[in-house]
Amino acid sequence: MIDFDEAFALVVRAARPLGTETIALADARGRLLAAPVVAMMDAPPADVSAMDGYAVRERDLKAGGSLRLVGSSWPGSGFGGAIGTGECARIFTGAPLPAGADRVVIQEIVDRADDQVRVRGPVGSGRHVRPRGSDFRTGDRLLEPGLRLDHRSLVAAAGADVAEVQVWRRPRVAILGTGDELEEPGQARHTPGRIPESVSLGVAALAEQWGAAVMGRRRLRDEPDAMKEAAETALSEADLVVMTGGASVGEKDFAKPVFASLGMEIIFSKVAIKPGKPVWLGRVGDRLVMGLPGNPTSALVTARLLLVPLVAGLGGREDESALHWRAAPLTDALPACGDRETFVRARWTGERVQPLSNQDSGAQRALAEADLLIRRRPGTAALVAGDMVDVIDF
Ligand SMILES: Nc1nc2c(c(=O)[nH]1)N[C@H]1C(S)=C(S)[C@@H](COP(=O)(O)OP(=O)(O)OC[C@H]3O[C@@H](n4cnc5c(N)ncnc54)[C@H](O)[C@@H]3O)O[C@H]1N2
Ligand code: MOO
Repeated sequence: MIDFDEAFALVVRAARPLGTETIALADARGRLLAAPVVAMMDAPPADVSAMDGYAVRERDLKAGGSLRLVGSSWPGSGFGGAIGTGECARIFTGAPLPAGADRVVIQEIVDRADDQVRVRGPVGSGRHVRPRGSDFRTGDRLLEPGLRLDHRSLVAAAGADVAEVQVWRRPRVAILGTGDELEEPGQARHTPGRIPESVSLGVAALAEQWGAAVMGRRRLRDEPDAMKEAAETALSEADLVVMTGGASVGEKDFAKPVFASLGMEIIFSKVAIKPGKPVWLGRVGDRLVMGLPGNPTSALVTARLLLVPLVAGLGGREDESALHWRAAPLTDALPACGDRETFVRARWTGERVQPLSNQDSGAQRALAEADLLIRRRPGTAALVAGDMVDVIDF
């Protein structure tokens, strides 16, 4: 049995990025940039007004008296002419500053009668002009590779007149949940001996959160022929197949034998961690297969620690981004750690990390509360309240 660090290293090695694709910016939310976004135009494209008012010449204001209105500048059309001595033009926010003008006076401090405009109050120091290229210039690198496109960066890219972006391909993930006892949530209570299939929903959500395109979740009976058929289909359509349950040594634990019959080469099988010891990883041709234990807490802990780095790496994310450990103080004591590296489910109180009382690997209710995992190295001594531990977001 290998330890956690070895398993993580094998995951990182297997997690080669799948490649890149060019997609429409409108479809790019949440995607990871593989190439920089470079501005295709200046913003703003000309000196423009930042306010609604009148475009004037600074010198004329100093001279005092009224100005003659000679035209209007609108966003999109502008004012074809130029402003001479003693003249001004109506202007609106975003409209190009007419030639000859060098500032804008806001309309609130102006009295106007027909074509005569008189500036009433003090104009202040602001020119109310956004110079051409003051936001960015053609050719500026606005977004760097590795950035995940969100509501803010999408505006920057669109504002740079960019229609398409080069992003990392999302790993396609198929999830197979095995077990004769499993039923679709909402159906289990109607049949004796059945329980809801809960794990695949969490695995799918976590994989999607880390950039996967989940191709589907399928529930399978513990029946090798049907499992083999489902495994073949999953391998044909997904980059990564995740199989939950049937990972252990029970007489109906068929997960590995089914993929072995399809030519799987095992990368690792069993890791000295608690919970989640039966987790495994294999390869069938250029496809990867990860087996997660069926116990719901074990499945989600192993998904967070080993599936997330795999999905992240296949999708072009940096190795370190998936497991970002940080130190936090404990609210309570913890016993000495046994010989398996242990990941204690815990919650953040706002100031400290509190281990949950239910550490059963079959727990589901406690998962809703466990927003952190505490990492305990094998053989480490008992801890008291206030001691620092390494934690990760769960
Ligand atoms: N003799 C041994 N028995 C077990 C060992 C062992 O080393 N020797 N390992 C234990 C550990 S650790 C774990 S974890 C479990 C994992 O076993 P499997 O991966 O084979 O999981 P199953 O037996 O299929 O299921 C375990 C448990 O979880 C429930 N389950 C399974 N899938 C789901 C699902 N998709 N949604 C909700 N619940 C699910 C299932 O009903 C079982 O109760 O094995 C130990 N045994
Ligand atoms: O390690 Mo198992 O994952 O105890 O439930």
